[in-house]
Amino acid sequence: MESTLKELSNGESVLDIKDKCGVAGGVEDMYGEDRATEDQTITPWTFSVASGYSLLRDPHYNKGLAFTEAERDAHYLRGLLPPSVSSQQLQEKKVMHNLRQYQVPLQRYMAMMDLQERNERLFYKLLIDNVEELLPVVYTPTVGEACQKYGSIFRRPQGLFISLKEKGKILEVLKNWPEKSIHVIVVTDGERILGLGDLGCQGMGIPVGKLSLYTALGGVRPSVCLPITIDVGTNNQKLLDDEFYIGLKQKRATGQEYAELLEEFMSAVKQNYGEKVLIQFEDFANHNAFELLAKYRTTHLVFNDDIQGTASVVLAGLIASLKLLGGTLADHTFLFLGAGEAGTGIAELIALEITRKTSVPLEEARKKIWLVDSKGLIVSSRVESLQHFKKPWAHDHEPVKELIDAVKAIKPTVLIGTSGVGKTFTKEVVEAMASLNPKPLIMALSNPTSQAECTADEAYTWSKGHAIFASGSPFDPVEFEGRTFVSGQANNAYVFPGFGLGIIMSGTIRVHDDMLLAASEALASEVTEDDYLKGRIYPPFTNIRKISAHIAAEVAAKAYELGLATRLPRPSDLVKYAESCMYTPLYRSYR
Ligand SMILES: O=C([O-])CC(=O)C(=O)O
Ligand SMILES: [Mg+2]
Repeated sequence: MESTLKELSNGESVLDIKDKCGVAGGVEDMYGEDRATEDQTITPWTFSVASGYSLLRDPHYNKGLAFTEAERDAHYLRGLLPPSVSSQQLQEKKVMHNLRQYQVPLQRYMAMMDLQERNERLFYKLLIDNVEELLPVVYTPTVGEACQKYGSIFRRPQGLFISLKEKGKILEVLKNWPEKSIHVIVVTDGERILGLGDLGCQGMGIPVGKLSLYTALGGVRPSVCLPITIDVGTNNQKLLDDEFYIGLKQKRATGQEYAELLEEFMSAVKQNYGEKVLIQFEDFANHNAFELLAKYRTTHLVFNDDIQGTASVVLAGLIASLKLLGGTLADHTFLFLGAGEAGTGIAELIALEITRKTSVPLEEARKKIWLVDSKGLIVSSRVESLQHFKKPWAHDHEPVKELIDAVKAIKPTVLIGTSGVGKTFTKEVVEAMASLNPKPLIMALSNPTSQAECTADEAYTWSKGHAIFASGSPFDPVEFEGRTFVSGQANNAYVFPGFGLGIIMSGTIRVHDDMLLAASEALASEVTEDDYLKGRIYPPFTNIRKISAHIAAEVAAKAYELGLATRLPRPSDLVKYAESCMYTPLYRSYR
């Protein structure tokens, strides 16, 4: 002891160190941890079994004041908590009360993230029981603002960051994650966060938010969910100039360098977690999104939420809307503003559904679907210069530059906004839709709310109450001429949680488009007469866990039918089985 205090292993004396840092370690600083200077190494000791103080700080197991008297005795918690014992219900009431005190949405977001990091089960209990209220907090629109300001509000890291610095070491990085068994990864490279553009490393809010919905809406256990952000730099100059930016301060790597990092990532994931881990691509820019999906869909269990998830949800709304509009999908004419991931993904799935329901070939089915991009209507004279994912939509027509002129020329029954650019469904556009159709179907899908093509209020007012409206981000009900209109939220959150659950519970090894159609049909069948009366073509989120179980069952059924499910024998009642697989956030008793 004497010698430890006086002379450290590197030969420096305590006095030397005192000179350097101005403090000594104090009494009982046995391992020299406190008196070590910055250039000396120490061992970060910890205990492997959570009990006492560390139990209170482990978000998976912490119950705060809800630890019972017996648990406080058995787990060394005496004195570490005040005497009061509270129920989970009372904790929920308190936290909801506190959250509602915050006027600023971002403060609610931060409070929710703190709760997730402090007491995971309470976080999910709140989210499940108050889904309509809290979805806009942990998800769109607030998550968008959170990503924009992620560096400034950063407290504790969530998820796994894989940057160019980790090239050649991605497998080791995966092993640093505390959970060994992973079933779903949501990964972004931050290049197209919602309709907000390139937010680089700060896109992490998206995988974190999406996976919290996997658990809350789809019942996938939080421990098997892994949020990942791949940081290859950012082209957002504002972030590069921001002293609080948390990512690599360099321009985006592209081409081979990008492809190699992603290849290493995809292989490492498969090597570490096996064949049956679902990888959800989220908010990649168009070119990478299509390329990655095409490249990995035959070798990995991958799903692009912005292309396929959005498509499945929108198709569900369209199928449901037929009850209000009459006819079949093939009787309608669709016009899109935006020909990126969501636009072309939805268009392709509509065409596929038409071919499955009629004898119309795919080429013919596509002809009822028109897309407008930043250069105007996509027509055959533009085909040479079009990106490959737009080419199938280049139909014969003279060039049209503006959306309003495209509406007048094409006379769509359905108008869908997927451009990521807000305020583009102008009064003139909505009025034109209303003059062409007794019930124009208008979907303003871009997120967050600031990027919505029009608001619910605008859609109902400008169409004089005739529009059927749905949007990607939520809008409050609208009063118009004595009637209350409740719009639906056409957001991929309706599908991916149940879709993922269906894949996981059946051990499915590849995603097939027919599973997306199955999910659409399942979701559409959940819309009730009451919803239709209010003008909505999506069910409320309040019943989402029941809906997710139903979607999971239909997706799994399709996977078994296609021979892609590996969990055998097939459970006879897939809905019951899905429900039995779902995580519930009630506290467990500790022995
Ligand atoms: O996150 C959302 O709300 C929907 C979505 O995938 C996107 O807009 O990219
Ligand atoms: Mg997205």
